[in-house]
Amino acid sequence: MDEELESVEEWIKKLNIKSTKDVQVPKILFDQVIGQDEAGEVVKKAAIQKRHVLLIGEPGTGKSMLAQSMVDFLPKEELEDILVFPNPEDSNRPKIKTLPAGKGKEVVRQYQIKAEREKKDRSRGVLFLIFSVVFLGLIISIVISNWTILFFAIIAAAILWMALAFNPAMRTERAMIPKLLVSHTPNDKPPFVDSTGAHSGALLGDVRHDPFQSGGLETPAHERVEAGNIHKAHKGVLFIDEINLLRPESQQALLTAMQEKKFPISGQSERSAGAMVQTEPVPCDFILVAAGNLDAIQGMHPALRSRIRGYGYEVYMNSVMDDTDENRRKLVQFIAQEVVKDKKIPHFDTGAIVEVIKEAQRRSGRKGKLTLRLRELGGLVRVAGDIAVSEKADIVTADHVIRAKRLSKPLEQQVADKSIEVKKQYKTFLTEGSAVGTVNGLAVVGANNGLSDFSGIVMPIVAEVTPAIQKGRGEVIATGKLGEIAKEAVQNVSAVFKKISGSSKDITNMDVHIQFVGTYEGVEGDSASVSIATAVISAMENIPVDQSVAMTGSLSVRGQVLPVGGVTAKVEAAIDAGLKKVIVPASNFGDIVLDHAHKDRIEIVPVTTIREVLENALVDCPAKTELLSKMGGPVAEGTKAVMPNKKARAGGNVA
Ligand SMILES: Nc1ncnc2c1ncn2[C@@H]1O[C@H](COP(=O)(O)OP(=O)(O)OP(=O)(O)O)[C@@H](O)[C@H]1O
Repeated sequence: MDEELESVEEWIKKLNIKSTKDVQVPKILFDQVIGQDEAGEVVKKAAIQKRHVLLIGEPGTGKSMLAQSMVDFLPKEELEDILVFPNPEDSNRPKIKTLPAGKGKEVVRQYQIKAEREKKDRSRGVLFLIFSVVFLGLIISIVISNWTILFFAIIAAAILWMALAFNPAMRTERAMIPKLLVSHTPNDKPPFVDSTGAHSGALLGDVRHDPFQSGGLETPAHERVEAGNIHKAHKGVLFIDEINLLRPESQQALLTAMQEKKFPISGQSERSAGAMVQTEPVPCDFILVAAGNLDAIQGMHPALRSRIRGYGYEVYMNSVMDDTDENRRKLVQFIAQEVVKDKKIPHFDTGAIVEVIKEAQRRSGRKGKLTLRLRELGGLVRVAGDIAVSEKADIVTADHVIRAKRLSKPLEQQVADKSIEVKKQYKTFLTEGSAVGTVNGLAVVGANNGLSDFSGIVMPIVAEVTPAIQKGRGEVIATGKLGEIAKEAVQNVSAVFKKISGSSKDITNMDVHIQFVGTYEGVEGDSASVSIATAVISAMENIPVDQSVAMTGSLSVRGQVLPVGGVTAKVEAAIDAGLKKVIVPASNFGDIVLDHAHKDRIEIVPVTTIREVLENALVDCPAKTELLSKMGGPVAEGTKAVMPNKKARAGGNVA
């Protein structure tokens, strides 16, 4: 951490609070969104101007919160109820009517009252007719003294009753009642409809199947019409996360709906009786807020994207914010919000707040930053709260948060822990002694699964140099399911070891084999290039590598060590594996924020060149001295300048 940055423990004292109970939670959702000031401004503007928005960013950074908060800024327009009526001329083309909010229910009620009245009148008429037939039969029977007439009259009355009661023509009053598709009360806020993951029927509306279809038992077409989310969002906001997962036809239909501001409802399943029905166009004047991560743009229908670009805004969400007083205060507000929202967990005391802020520093993965992956941080808050509840504590303390961090390890970390146990048991990697061509590399898992708190893992890399199969055409062969970037990294690293060993060895007559041991998940990225170079140089020069050392770092073709991601997780993995020293790129040194369980347990060596890596990783011997002197004498000037003092090296950057 930067010297000028105050420790969180010192900082919290100035805040003058005892717990998150003393923190005011803003009433408006918009003010609860933390760290997304630019996105917030754009979204507000879009709401006022009724523009569509594309929110791109990492998961759990507040996209849906921002979309939801837009309804508070939408211009006060009359909300509308939408009704669907039967069409006497064409029963498969129901009619659509809009009415001011609240009026829809009234109209339906009026139709229902009318239908009930008509039904009563009809029942009375039928009863009168039946009674008359029976009465007439009785009179005639008495007059002619023949009771058979009465018997026939009763039978005739029964047939008449059945014919009238079940005659579809007599049930028309029910069939005339309109259906309320979308309803509001006059004081309702504009609607916010989350249509994430909805299939096309739920998004665009549908007409249900009718098993009877005819013969008097069928349900009238208009009664089977169901509003889609685009219609429910009329005069409000329609939010679709992971928009790229929506089928292209649905995206096309969505685009039409946005252009026309109305969209007819028809049966979505071709084989259903609902497919015969199509309503008149149904109003759907909504603001679309589409969201997703960067990949979402690729999966978006180009015309839909262009519509948003042309009639709206595109925003990239922040995934970290600066570690400043103001932003720390916002995080305290966030914890208070999460506690209030959860309703079951107690408030956090200042010690617990400190731990959460430190975790936000750690998860940012960068020096002087705080993470904005707040859904995941909220998860930590809830787990800590649950631990406190299970222990009947009336406040969450630092101890609860520390235990929650251990409990809420991501799956990837749990798998990594298990695999380290196995690797250690079978000695897939060593933690002491020395070995030629063998390096403890470090990698992260989980980064591709959208997790912010990557999990580290020790990734042993071994190298062997053999005479070339084709003389004069030595090859570099790397195995371990390498991704594209990892393959390129191997090529780039070749330049470094060719240069270092080239003058003493005829590299064209050697095949260099590089193996990533036990990497069944595959290797992505170039953060192993420093480890590859060390393993190969050790193998070429026959100089053993200290096995208590782990390393990570990307390497330029000129031998400079460049920064990598997930450095905290990697250092933690080295500590958990029982290693003594970890070599990291100097530019990443400030990013390392170790938690309580890892504090002061390893020597962290920041480096800027491959020469320094070798200096720290290779076992002292005459061959090493010769190699280093060949590489350019003492440590370079720039390196000395960034090397932190001994104390920092031993403890790492502990928050
Ligand atoms: N910027 C933020 N400010 C405050 N709370 C946040 C923020 N971002 C996320 N959260 C918390 O995380 C929860 C989920 O956030 P939200 O659904 O808005 O994320 P998202 O970006 O839409 O994620 P996804 O793309 O995965 O759906 C919120 O309910 C809130 O508790």
